Amino acid sequence: KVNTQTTQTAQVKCSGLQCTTQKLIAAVSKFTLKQVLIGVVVVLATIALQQQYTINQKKGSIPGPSFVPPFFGMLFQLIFTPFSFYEKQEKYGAVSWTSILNKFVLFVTDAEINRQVFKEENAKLFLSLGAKKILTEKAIPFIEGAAHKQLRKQLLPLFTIRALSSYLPIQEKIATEHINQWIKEGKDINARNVCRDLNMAVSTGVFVGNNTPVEIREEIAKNFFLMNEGFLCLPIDLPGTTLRKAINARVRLVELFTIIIENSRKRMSAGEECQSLIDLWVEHFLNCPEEERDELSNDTIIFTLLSFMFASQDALTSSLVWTIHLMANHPDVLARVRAEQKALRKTDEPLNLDTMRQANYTRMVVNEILRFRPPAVMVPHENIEDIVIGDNVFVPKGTMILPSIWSSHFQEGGFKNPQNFDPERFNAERKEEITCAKNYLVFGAGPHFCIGKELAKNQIEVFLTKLAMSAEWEHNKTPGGDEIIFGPTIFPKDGCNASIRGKDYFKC
Ligand code: HEM
Repeated sequence: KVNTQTTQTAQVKCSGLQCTTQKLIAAVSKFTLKQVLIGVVVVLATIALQQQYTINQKKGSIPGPSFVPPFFGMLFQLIFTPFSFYEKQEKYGAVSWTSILNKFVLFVTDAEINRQVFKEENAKLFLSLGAKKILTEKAIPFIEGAAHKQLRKQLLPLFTIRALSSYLPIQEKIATEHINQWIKEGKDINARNVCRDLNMAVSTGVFVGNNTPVEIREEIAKNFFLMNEGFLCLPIDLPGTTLRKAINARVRLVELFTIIIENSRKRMSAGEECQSLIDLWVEHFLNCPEEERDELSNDTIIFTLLSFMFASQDALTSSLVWTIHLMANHPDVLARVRAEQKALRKTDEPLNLDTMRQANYTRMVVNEILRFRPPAVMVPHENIEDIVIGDNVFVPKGTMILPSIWSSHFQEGGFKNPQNFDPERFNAERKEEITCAKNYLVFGAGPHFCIGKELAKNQIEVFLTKLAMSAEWEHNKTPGGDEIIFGPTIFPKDGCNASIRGKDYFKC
């Protein structure tokens, strides 16, 4: 009787979640531990069977693994042994299925079908849940349709020959300072660490200008790295979590960019010279006849800049690391880059787009680095409607599709001997950039095609040229260090350790 009274009092006092929890505890406490455990096993087994049933319905006749672990699916294989996961998946054919975190996933290896996915209107870029919370829906990868087209058009003046030429001195100056510093310190370098910092400094320099005080540029870098950590963490937004820290870092970046943009608006209105990508954008806006002018809000500039940083930082760092790695392991190729530079430039005069365009071999090497080690090996998409891809493969709405850039670059029947690092494939005779154009997917395809492609290639070329002509280096291999890992772009597992010394190759 007393027990009944207590329960009734508790029922009156508790409310909402608290009440439900109390009821649950009261209900469970009626059973023995053994009975509870059996209950849990039965519930989990039922969910697993239900998942298996749903997957069987969705996969139809699409080939794929004979067994996928319930709940997590192939998540751990994809994270910890990505390339063996890739190899297994490739063996199933052009389109195969798998499951990750109970999400039905299609893995596409065929270059043509990959292009089709990139171009498919009803398949949207699927970035991490954290990315959307951090960058917000105002970031360009999340914008679609007419608004997206309009924004892409607005961004074109930032990537013209004139614009790219104006970024070159910034790219060259900062890359040179960093390389000189590595040489001066005389210590072995970990390429992944030093290239990450070099690249951040170059990108910030290009976006906000060298005239922005160095402390502010360093604060941008610090907050960007905090923000970057949030992209791949658990999507839990609570005080102290990585995601919350990343969101706070974005808020700080918005404040910093607001000050820089206001400053740029004043300087450009006063007719001062452009010093950065922001200046160019503001100047173009001010020079546009009023009737053709799109609105240019601070928000548009800020969220585009955040997207640029997000899209470029890890990808470019990956390419610079592979530049150090591949050149150390292909001394014949590096020697030809040096010979070409010396023949073309005689002294270490500042680089310009004209001489860079004449440096055919150096550009071929850059293209081959990007083909052989594409930083983003796959770009996840999700279809918002039922679609059909490839040879009549039905893809139910809500499927995650993984177009594999890696597989397209190494596909049989595409590039010749794809497993060889061979810049000559892009020479005037072989022209694989034309004959195998459909396989070259490093910058994606379709409406979200990488807008920073030329800027990125210039950055890799400037880095390769400066490093090749001012230093020599050896790759200090470590056991297993060359294994490729996701981070989320690809890197050698040990980050590539190298011993570097200064050497002026213009004088050799
Ligand atoms: C080696 C360096 C880079 C690689 C490999 C790379 C690769 C890619 C890829 C694969 C995509 C998705 C394309 C698609 O869905 O079709 C993309 C999109 C994008 N990239 Fe890059 N990227 C690089 C550097 C840069 C740089 C330096 C910028 C700076 C401006 C940049 C800005 C963007 C933007 C803004 C998007 C999204 C475009 C949109 O949504 O319309 N990327 N990139």
